[in-house]
Amino acid sequence: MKKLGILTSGGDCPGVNAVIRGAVLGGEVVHGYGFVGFRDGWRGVLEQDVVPLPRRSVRGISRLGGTILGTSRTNPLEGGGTGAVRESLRRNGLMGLIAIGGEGTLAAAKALCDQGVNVVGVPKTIDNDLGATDYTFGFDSAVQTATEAIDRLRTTGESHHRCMIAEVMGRNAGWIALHSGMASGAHAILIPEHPVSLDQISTWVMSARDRGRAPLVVVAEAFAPEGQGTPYAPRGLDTFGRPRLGGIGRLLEQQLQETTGIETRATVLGHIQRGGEPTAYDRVLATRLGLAAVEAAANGSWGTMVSLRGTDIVTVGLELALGSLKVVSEARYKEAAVLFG
Ligand SMILES: Nc1ncnc2c1ncn2[C@@H]1O[C@H](COP(=O)(O)OP(=O)(O)OP(=O)(O)O)[C@@H](O)[C@H]1O
Ligand SMILES: O=P(O)(O)OC[C@H]1O[C@](O)(CO)[C@@H](O)[C@@H]1O
Ligand SMILES: [Mg+2]
Repeated sequence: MKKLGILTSGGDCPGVNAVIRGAVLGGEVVHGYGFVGFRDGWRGVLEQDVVPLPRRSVRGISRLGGTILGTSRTNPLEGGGTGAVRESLRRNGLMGLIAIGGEGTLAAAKALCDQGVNVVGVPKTIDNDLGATDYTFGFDSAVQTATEAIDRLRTTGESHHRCMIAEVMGRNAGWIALHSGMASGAHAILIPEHPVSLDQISTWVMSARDRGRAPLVVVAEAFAPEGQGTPYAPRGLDTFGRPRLGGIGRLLEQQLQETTGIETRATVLGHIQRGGEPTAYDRVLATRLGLAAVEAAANGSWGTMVSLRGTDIVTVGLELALGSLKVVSEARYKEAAVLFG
């Protein structure tokens, strides 16, 4: 029986389990393939920490948050590198790997492919910032969670006549802020792609208050006010040397309260946006990506990634996904900005 390995790497996100189920069911039903899962991403591949993935093991998992396989940020090019990955595939009798991850995982997958290891990628991130795919699964779930939270901030804000600030995730892209802010009718949406001054934000807040509204501001974690340059990251670096974003909401809380005189409260939504059940949209998208990843493997299309183009699932070279971050365009920002203030 032909066999494939599956791993999930980098930060988790709602919908990962639906990809796993789609791949296992599609592989078995269409091709008669068997599957194994590697625990905790590339660590499981390097250390041959393997679990069998028969059809019964994926029963009912599409609605579950997180990943049943666990995840890590282990670099497969270190600690044994390509040789250890090859040996792991050989020992387990695998024709190749399906790697579910973000840009780091897919960069590692590309490097391995360049050295002759068979990998197909599935793009994953709540941030929706990967190139070569219209949407990533997990994004819709994160936006839904953020929107529900912001709706709640709005009712308490209105009762107390306060300005409420919701800080959302997204790394260097403003997608979650743009969509959750638009969905919840925010009076200002602040994203890293479009710096604005504190004066401008205060004007929007006061204009909303003057119309009798409780002002609502949605800010992306990497937003930096005009002229400030780098995002606010007072919590230092993560284990890979990247700034740990988060905290701009609280900074704006103080500043806006001072400039507008309106009592202001900030809430940082944090990892709540990444946890929990995927939305129906994400379950469908993730399942289709899982099915398509198996088809790519069956066709021998190694070194590719499955992606959403319009309403179709297509296969693109991994290098296309890694070229550049997909950020919010000026046109999308301007469209939303009509509603500010
Ligand atoms: N350019 C690269 N080349 C090879 N390996 C990489 C590269 N970038 C990251 N990696 C490895 O892949 C792992 C996963 O990357 P990362 O931590 O960025 O998660 P991700 O898959 O991008 O998901 P996310 O960033 O959305 O949480 C990293 O911990 C690192 O070991
Ligand atoms: O889980 P960690 O390592 O704190 O990472 C948080 C980051 O990961 C993401 O949730 C997904 O990339 C970002 O939105 C956020 O900046
Ligand atoms: Mg990453």
